[in-house]
Amino acid sequence: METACAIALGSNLGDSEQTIETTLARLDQIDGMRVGARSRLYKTAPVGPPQPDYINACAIVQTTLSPAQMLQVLLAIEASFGRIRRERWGPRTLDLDLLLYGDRVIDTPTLTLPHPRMHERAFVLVPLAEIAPDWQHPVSQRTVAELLRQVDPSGVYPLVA
Ligand SMILES: Nc1ncnc2c1ncn2[C@@H]1O[C@H](COP(=O)(O)OP(=O)(O)OP(=O)(O)O)[C@@H](O)[C@H]1O
Ligand SMILES: Nc1nc2c(c(=O)[nH]1)N=C(CO)CN2
Repeated sequence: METACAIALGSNLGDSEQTIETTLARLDQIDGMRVGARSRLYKTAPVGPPQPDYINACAIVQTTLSPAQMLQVLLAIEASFGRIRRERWGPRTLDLDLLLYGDRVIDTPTLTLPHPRMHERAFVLVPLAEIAPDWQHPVSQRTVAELLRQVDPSGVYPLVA
């Protein structure tokens, strides 16, 4: 059985646009994963310590993998881009977050679903609302469009070609 997941992609080191495009192509090639709708790329002001602007995007992935398997795939792709974990919320070549997995609610030391900070992040909600405005957050019961109305979207701009 396939479940729809929402994934957030972010990068602010190296060729961020290329990194995100390559990541989406790679995700689509993984057995048990199929990339459906994807947002535009956004340029976003950094949240957290001073650092370069980010490129952010979101995608919907249909999957037969479990939530834990999905997370393993995302962490492996991050690692393949040479991400070195340093300071919290610091710059990175690639950050992949599993935002939503159907309507599953999970809280373990390694995986929390929905992603615990998605509802407060315009750099997640603006791209996600472009592709899944009606998806209901299974804890707050609010739709993505409703969550977006509660954050400040300034600093999040579509990248125009
Ligand atoms: N829904 C989730 N998606 C991705 N990682 C998660 C999730 N829930 C828990 N984690 C854990 O968080 C770790 C990733 O932390 P990371 O260093 O990427 O945090 P961060 O990107 O700096 O901050 P943030 O989590 O606020 O985006 C992973 O190793 C993973 O085990
Ligand atoms: N604009 C923006 N800021 C961030 C981002 C991100 O993806 N976009 N990711 C972070 C680490 O989770 C910290 N700050």
